Amino acid sequence: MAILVTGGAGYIGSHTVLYLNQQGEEVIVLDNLQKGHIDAVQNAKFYQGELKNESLLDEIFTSNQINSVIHFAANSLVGESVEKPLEYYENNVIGSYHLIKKMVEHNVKNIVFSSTAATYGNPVKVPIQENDPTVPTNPYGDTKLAIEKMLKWADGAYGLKSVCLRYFNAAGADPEGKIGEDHTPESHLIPIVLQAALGQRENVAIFGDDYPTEDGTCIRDYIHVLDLAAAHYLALKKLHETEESGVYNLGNGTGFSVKQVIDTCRKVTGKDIAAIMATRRAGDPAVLIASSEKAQTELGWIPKYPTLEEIVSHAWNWHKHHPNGYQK
Ligand SMILES: NC(=O)c1ccc[n+]([C@@H]2O[C@H](COP(=O)([O-])OP(=O)(O)OC[C@H]3O[C@@H](n4cnc5c(N)ncnc54)[C@H](O)[C@@H]3O)[C@@H](O)[C@H]2O)c1
Ligand SMILES: O=c1ccn([C@@H]2O[C@H](COP(=O)(O)OP(=O)(O)O[C@H]3O[C@H](CO)[C@H](O)[C@H](O)[C@H]3O)[C@@H](O)[C@H]2O)c(=O)[nH]1
Repeated sequence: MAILVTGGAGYIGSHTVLYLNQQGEEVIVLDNLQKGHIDAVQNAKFYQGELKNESLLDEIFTSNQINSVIHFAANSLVGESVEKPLEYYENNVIGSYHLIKKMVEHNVKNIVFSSTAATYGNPVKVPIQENDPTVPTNPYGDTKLAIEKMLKWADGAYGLKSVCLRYFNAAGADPEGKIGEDHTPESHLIPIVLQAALGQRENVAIFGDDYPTEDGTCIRDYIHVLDLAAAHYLALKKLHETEESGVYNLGNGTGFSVKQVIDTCRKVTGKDIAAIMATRRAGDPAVLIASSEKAQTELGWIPKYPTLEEIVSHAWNWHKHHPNGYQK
């Protein structure tokens, strides 16, 4: 039996495909390559296409023996979603609707879904627990919450079992350096800081130093991309064993401010990275830190690369050797 990975040519998706290969799983990827890279897809049957292409989904589900789906394909930038909310509802919510509809029709009963810390909005407390209020402060988080709800009701009505994984900030790269992060344009903090270390940018702009945090900059919980990949595999196992749906946070439980991240990058790279102050970015909550106790207890998930130094070192290894990402 095979696993369908949507968005498998993207950053987290491609690392998960690599991890699934290492576990001996057969993998099929669907990606429209709007953001993904074909060279990031290791050892999987590849379909280039859209989530909303129902006839393509029919072909994928009929010509392969798929018993589970891991669903990464989405638009996922907080700032962009504030500017282009309708694109986010169309690609994320409507795209997922078509996928879920076709899973139900083809009797595929298990899905692991990429949700996000952005579903919580400004947390009422940290570390955040799964049953804390979900009040997104941006359209991106709202689309992910809508998909979680669609999955919940699909379980009740059609017996479609889901695990929604609310990741905090994905970072790092394959420790062996085969694949890594390449978003164009790049908007994520760690790759931007490393591009500055490589001299590809003059400096890093810090988006706001007037947040209610110790140094005034936003605090995030950075989690290694391969630890996320491992959690997807554990989530699938749990679905097969228990046939119970669930929602889990995935983070390390430690927060780092933007300034602390830049300092760690300076230490790891040995480069003098210039930083300038800029205004706040719309939609950014001040602090996001996960409690991943539930994932640890119920999925048996233990992050293998929990320190920010390791995460940045693996990312730096990738960026140093692939300064232009997947571009030849
Ligand atoms: N990067 C993070 O820190 C983070 C944190 C929390 C949640 N997430 C979620 O994880 C998932 C993966 O994130 P990522 O950083 O790897 O993003 P990414 O952009 O690198 O990967 C998404 C992939 O999906 C593909 N895609 C998008 N829309 C599609 C569609 N309609 N049909 C087919 N393919 C489509 C893109 O081409 C891309 O390859 C997303 O759902 C995102 O919301 C990411
Ligand atoms: O050039 C930059 C880029 C980012 N930041 C700041 O660095 C922090 C991290 O920003 P990222 O863009 O790296 O990540 P986000 O926290 O915005 O979002 C990420 O994590 C979220 C969950 O926490 C989402 O799921 C989303 O998909 C994913 O991109 C934020 O405070 C942001 O304002 C800067 O100061 N300068």
